[in-house]
Amino acid sequence: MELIDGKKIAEEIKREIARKAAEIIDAEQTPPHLAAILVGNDPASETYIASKEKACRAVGFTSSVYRYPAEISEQQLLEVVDFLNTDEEVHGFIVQLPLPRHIDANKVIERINPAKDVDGFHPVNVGRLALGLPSYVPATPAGIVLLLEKYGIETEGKHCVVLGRSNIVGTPVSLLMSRKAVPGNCTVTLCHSKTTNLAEITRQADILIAAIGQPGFVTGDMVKEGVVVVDVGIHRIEDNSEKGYHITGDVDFKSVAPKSSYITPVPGGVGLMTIVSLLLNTLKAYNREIYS
Ligand SMILES: Nc1nc(=O)c2c([nH]1)NC[C@@H]1CN(c3ccc(C(=O)N[C@@H](CCC(=O)O)C(=O)O)cc3)C=[N+]21
Repeated sequence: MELIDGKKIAEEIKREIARKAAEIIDAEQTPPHLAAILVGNDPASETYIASKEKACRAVGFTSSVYRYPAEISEQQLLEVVDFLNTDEEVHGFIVQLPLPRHIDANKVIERINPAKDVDGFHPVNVGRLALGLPSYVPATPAGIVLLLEKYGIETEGKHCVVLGRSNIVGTPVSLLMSRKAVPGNCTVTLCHSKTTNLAEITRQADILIAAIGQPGFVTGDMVKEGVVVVDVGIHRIEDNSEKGYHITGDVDFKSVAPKSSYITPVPGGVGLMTIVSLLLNTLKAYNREIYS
């Protein structure tokens, strides 16, 4: 069993990004700027936003957070999006999810200029991804593929089983794993809450990507010997520690790790790559690589 070290890979890639940012600054150009819109004060969202800001600072990007109370109207939020769409200082931005229930997240996402949509959530970017055209790839799926690539994990002809069909992870990662590319060329099975005989399918997985949002859902009896396991789940479990909680994934690491050839830990796996992929997308936005 080999642990996939998301922290190490994330640090390596951040050093490369920092070199590129330094070149930009040396040439007396303004560095890439990533903005985030944060509505409400969900503690998990606060944590993610703080780590995005920290990552931007670490590589030499600038960043900003547009904070609004949970009571902001949909119309007001759409106007913030319009402002960032046209603000030339902002190269890319994200709207932190989830949004309060009175706001239609799809409507907000559709309002984002696809050229600044570094989350890759806009229908134009999703459609271009499905067609195999250049697009912003959502950060978590992009991070997963980067990890497989960096570890030289063979994917061609393999059976990749994806658990979860969300727009943010399950659906785009299944597109990436089936496309004609390296990593890619997998036979993909996309499973979800209505799938029958789930364990029968997961036991056929050469590569198992768990993004279902249930702590410890995947157990040792559900995987075959030698499986590559990617755990996308992040759950805060309350405990008696100093922090008051610990982080765990969708995979029961204790029973699954001994049967795996490779496995991503939580924390320290996919989550850190998510942030790095967002930085890479911001650099692409800065360089107008996708939309010129
Ligand atoms: N518009 C939008 N875009 C997102 O990309 C987005 C979002 N909304 N909403 C929430 C999810 C979640 N997300 C994570 C980012 C970093 C870690 C991360 O750094 N995790 C570390 C630390 C975990 C911790 O301490 O909480 C780890 O896994 O090792 C995790 C999860 C981005 N998301």
